[in-house]
Amino acid sequence: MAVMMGKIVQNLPSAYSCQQNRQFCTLYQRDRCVQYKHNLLLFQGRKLPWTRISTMQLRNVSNNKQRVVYCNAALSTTAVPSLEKVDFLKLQNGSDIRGVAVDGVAGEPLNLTEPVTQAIAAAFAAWLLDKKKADSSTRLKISIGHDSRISAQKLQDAASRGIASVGFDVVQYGLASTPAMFNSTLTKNEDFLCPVDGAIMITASHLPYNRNGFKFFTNEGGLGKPDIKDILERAANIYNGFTPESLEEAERKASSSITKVDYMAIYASNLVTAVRKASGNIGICEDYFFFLFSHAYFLTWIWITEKPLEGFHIVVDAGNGAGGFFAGNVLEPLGAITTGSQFLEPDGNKVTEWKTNLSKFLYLTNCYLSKSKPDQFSGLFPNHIPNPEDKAAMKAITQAVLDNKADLGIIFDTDVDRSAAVDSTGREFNRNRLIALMSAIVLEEHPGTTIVTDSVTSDGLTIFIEKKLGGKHHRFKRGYKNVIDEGIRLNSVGEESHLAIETSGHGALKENHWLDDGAYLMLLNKLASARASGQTGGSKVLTDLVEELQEPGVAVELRLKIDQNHADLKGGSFQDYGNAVLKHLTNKIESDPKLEKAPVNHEGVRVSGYGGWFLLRLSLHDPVLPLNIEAPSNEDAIKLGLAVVAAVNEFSALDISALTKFVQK
Ligand SMILES: O=P(O)(O)OC[C@H]1O[C@H](O)[C@H](O)[C@@H](O)[C@@H]1O
Repeated sequence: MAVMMGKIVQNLPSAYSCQQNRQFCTLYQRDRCVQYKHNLLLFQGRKLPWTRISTMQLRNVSNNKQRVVYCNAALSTTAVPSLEKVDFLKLQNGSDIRGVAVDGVAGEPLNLTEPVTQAIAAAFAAWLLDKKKADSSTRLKISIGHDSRISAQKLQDAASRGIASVGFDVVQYGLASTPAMFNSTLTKNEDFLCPVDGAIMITASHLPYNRNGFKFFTNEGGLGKPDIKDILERAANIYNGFTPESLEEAERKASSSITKVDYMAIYASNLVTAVRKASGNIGICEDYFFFLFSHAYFLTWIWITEKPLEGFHIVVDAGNGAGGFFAGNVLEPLGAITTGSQFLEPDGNKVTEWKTNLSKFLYLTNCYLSKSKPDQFSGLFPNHIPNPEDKAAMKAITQAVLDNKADLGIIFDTDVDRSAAVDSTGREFNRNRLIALMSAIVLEEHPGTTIVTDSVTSDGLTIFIEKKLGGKHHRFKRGYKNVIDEGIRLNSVGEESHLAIETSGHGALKENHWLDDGAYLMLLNKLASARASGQTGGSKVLTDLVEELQEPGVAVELRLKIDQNHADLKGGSFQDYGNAVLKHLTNKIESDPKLEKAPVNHEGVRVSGYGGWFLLRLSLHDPVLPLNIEAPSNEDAIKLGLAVVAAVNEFSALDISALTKFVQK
């Protein structure tokens, strides 16, 4: 496949510029590009003017080293290798599309090529046409953005050809965040060609550098699983109808259909406005009132609302993903100091070498002490995985907060739809603690509301939400889309829910259109409004909110793999096998007086006992049964683990080595 479809590029910068030259420089009409009419976010002190610089330029500024990567060469004008519908359906990953977009990793052949991408984007456009009940003479608009992955540019170009081939306009944003893409379907601003009818985010979140994928949005939110299946089926038909002529025609149409817009400028500026508003909470009439009666007060008020985070020191860790804008274009205009922020430069390259032997030594020592796998050797991002669930990532932002004596740290995943925070003492706000914090803030405003969470949340969280905060905890399934859809469903059947949030760091608020973007903005709002009401003490206002959350002594997640080729599956699917394991476990539990099955549970088997609990469930995507155990002590956790071992050890296709190791500790 690699030989047939790819070429080795020795120098990444030249590969990019070569692609850009071939496909765009001759095609773009400069006068079609919207200029930055509202350039409120200029160069911020020591920082690069993020909104005006491309991913590639930034990477070159930050790192001049040449790297060896394998790039998939375009096949725009030649016939494409035939693919079955099933090959397309394999690209579905829940409500996203994910695949391998960069060649060169053993055992991971390319399946997200440019022609495949072109077909998927064309299929999304056709799906949108049906959904909007428009006829093909209607010119709809689709925006495309991407994170920092090295395959982003070529996939953006291919997707643009696919959209243009259906007769739509394409609005390219370049480096962008997932929430911004959804937002572009809601923003009303003609100068920026908004709102668009649909949006595509090119991302594979925190997965290794060779992967990529797509998330799709309309003004109703992200597409669901059935829509993605429909799009992939359409894509298979479109792909198999490709001819050299149709590919050429798509390229020609793209030349007159693409406009480049700096949407991230308006998105960041909207975030700034939202925090200013939340901190002031005073309307126009009151402004006037204060002006009449106290000139000095009026000036003070303006100062507070323009820079509601003045004096706060907040460090951002973007993990070399797309979240670097947050420091210079959101926090700094709000008055925050962001020195010590790290990994803001978009860089989707894998680690090829350590900058110093000391950093290698420190990293390996840390992995050894925290018993975590040294991921940087498996081809991930240059500094740490951009993932708030990752131990090394959390360690990095914690260290940055402590080293800089900052008030708060915020860390994002690659496409900025997940986040976590760290307070000034180095205490992490992620997983259950992040949910507890958000719940406390939301319940202040909406007493009694239902908080929807994923299935792996702790018993302590339920007690906190229900007993301390007076809300209702609805523990649902894993998967951000499941959680958000459940929040929407509850409201539709008359149960008020204002927050849907996952331990992974995805969080959405009802008042923010259930946009998967709520979490970190709420933290800023809280800090800003505390400051406006005269409270001091940095992030203590946040820490105090979760003081009464009970936390387990031990919390582990073990992922038990199902060998799909094992004879014990008897030709069946891994899902059937996994369900058989869960059924057997249920039966075993029922006969154990020390264990009690959760009376209400929406996913897998959740069991209480020995002062703690465990949950065994099927992964949303992988042939894996993730097992979460939480208990007051290691001894109790081992007892829970042993109960699982006793029930599952006769399933020979299930790899329980991680669990046996855990119970032998
Ligand atoms: O079921 P798992 O394998 O643990 O994966 C579950 C996770 O999958 C993806 O990463 C989704 O974006 C998350 O929302 C979800 O929680």
